[in-house]
Amino acid sequence: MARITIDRLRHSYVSQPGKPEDWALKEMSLEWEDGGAYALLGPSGCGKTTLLNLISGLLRPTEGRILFDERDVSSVSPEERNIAQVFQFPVIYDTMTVYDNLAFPLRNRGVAPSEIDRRVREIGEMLDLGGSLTNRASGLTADGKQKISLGRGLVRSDVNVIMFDEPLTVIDPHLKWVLRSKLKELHHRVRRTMIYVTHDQTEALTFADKVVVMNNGEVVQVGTPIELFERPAHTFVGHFIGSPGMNVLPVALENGGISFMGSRIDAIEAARVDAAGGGRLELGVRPEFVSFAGTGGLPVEIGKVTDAGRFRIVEARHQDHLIRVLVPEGQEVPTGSAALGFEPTHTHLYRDGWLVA
Ligand SMILES: Nc1ncnc2c1ncn2[C@@H]1O[C@H](COP(=O)(O)OP(=O)(O)OP(=O)(O)O)[C@@H](O)[C@H]1O
Repeated sequence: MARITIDRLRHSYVSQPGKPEDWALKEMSLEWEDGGAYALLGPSGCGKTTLLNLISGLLRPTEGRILFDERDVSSVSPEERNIAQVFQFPVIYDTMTVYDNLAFPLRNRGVAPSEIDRRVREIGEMLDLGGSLTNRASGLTADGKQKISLGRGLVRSDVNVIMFDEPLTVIDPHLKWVLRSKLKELHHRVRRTMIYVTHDQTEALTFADKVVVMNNGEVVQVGTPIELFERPAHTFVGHFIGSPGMNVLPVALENGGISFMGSRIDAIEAARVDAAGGGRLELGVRPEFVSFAGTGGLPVEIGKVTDAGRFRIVEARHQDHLIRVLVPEGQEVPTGSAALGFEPTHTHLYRDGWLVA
């Protein structure tokens, strides 16, 4: 296993990149600790596969370096990097038994048969495949096959990192959560460095201790699931993570305070804002931290109310702006006119999309 360092990495598919949009991957530096569980999360086209291919060696970076521990592997072949990859579609040998599929990478490397047997049985048990080791792999369901793909990475002791590229895409929805929890449990048991690539926030947040959120070829935040929820470093993270996402409202510095469409917002101290800083100012507050207030709150008109099980999502409008409020079960939802309050510790200010510290 290895610590992975991404050092001022940039990548372009254009031969002579000039404009910012020529870069599929904008400059980034990251440090992935040995044995950590990471997710790479972002919408389609944000550069996840490009970064994965740079780490696995299928692509050579235009600029910057990738290090496994102290070794610069930027120009090293994929085989030499010792990476196990689990793709969207399981890669297995249908005609072989489950046992032989798991043993294959070890036989290839000339490992002693007794050691192969020990490793295959151990991994088979971990993946709940112990009872089907002698069965043909072709008879397994998609999730069983995907477990073999994963098992083939886990049996090897020389693997630097296991990378998952949208591994649950072909898994039945009702089995997804089973495999998702299994992956998390496996990471706890084996403590290998794992990188999980997905556009699905639930998958990323359940699997990873730390999530790298990407947008437009750029890393917008690296944080624990709680950090991403409580302190989104960019309005994109606020929108993309959470269901529903963070409310983002245009605000201005007026008469020594923060105001939204002329209404003073006390949840943010104006003293935090550099008046000379310029740029577009926005307030971000998650629906979980908006509540109905008495007099003095932000006046709104209550619109649609959606029942979402343990809470309701209330759509409130102030002038043309929609503000979502999450109301826990059992709590009353007003009708008609109401007033909203924002919880100060969870109300953030953004300048040109980025959190003002
Ligand atoms: N081989 C290529 N040649 C030229 N441009 C590419 C190539 N591969 C990717 N790109 C571009 O690089 C950008 C990042 O794409 P990438 O596939 O890395 O994103 P992604 O987040 O993995 O998206 P998806 O989830 O859809 O695969 C996109 O604008 C894409 O069009």
